[in-house]
Amino acid sequence: MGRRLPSRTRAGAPASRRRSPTCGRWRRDCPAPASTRLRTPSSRRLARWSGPMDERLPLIVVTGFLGSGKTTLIRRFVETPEGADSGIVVNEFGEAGVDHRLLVHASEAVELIDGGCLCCARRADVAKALHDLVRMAKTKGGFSRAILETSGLADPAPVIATLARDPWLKAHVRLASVVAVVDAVAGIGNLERRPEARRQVAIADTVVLTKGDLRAAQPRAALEAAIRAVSPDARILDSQDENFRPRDVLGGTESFAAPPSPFLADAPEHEADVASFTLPLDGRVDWPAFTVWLSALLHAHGDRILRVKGLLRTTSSDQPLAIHGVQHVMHPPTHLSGAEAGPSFLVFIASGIRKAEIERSLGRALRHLTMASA
Ligand SMILES: Nc1nc2c(ncn2[C@@H]2O[C@H](COP(=O)(O)OP(=O)(O)OP(=O)(O)O)[C@@H](O)[C@H]2O)c(=O)[nH]1
Repeated sequence: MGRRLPSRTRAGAPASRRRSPTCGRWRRDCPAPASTRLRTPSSRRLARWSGPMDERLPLIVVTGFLGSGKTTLIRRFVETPEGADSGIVVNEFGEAGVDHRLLVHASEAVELIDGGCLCCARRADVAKALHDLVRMAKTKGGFSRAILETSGLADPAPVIATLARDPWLKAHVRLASVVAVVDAVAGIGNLERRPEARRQVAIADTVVLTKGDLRAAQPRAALEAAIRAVSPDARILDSQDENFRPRDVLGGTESFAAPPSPFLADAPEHEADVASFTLPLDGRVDWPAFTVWLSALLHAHGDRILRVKGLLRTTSSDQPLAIHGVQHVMHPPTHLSGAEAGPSFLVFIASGIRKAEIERSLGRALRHLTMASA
């Protein structure tokens, strides 16, 4: 005879009234399959009785609007011992990728798909990158999960559909979770104005709030109300909470079930005028003067500049800097090791503002900046 089940699972309450030990939600709402719900030795035996364990590679899709904090969240997870065994696929809308350079420190397997929108143009590339990761996971035995970071403008629904349509992937990859990252500063505006942002939240089973530490952050109640209007059932966690552990959302122990949302019925939409362009920069840039220019630019045109990022060699440091601007906010730069950086550039993702305008503004500013040779 097997051991008695622990008292929690023998309790008289109906199954739907018990909390899931996996995600803390009421069991009725827990999307995890039976095999992952009960994690005691005796329950594992029960899981074996009810069928074979699912040995497919768990896939966690991380979505969220431009600059919301997807890479930061993934990096925070893969830098922990429990997240180190993750393979990562990053898709960037911009012409030149930055995120993968920030992730290579933390994970040995990072694949970049750049220069396009994931849901429209690069689905075949995503499938191929996932094929590669599964093969790597099998041959090297290295990964416990795959994490796919979509571009900030992507609709994740077609990616999920791609998984379901590819028989090989279906046999080897299990969609564990779709995590939408929502920025506490720009999130409500994005949900109001950007159909992509609504669809990202609508399909997610988990929403992670970021940037609650910034002075310009919206109150949590207002953020939750905006999210609940799109996705009434999603689990909402705050990355700034003391108890927040990235493994609870990126660990891959759950099993995805699309939450009901009226917004999922819409066809994918894109603003026709969202464009990405790259400005290469020569030499070393006077850092204080550059920050004045970029802050002023974002202050004046943050509504139209959805995202700016790049790599800069500056007069202030031997280490190149990764630059991050999100709408009106210029975030502190991150230091990179010189080997990873390559030449300096800025990538803009903008709506209704042209490359020539930024180039002219930068050119005017650079005439007043101190440029030294590299
Ligand atoms: N203060 C603060 N900054 C954050 C937080 N999360 C992310 N950031 C900053 O926000 C900026 C953008 O973060 P990323 O992680 O690159 O955002 P992303 O969603 O990957 O960006 P894209 O891939 O371009 O869409 C970076 O400067 C981060 O350091 C947070 O919780 N608090």
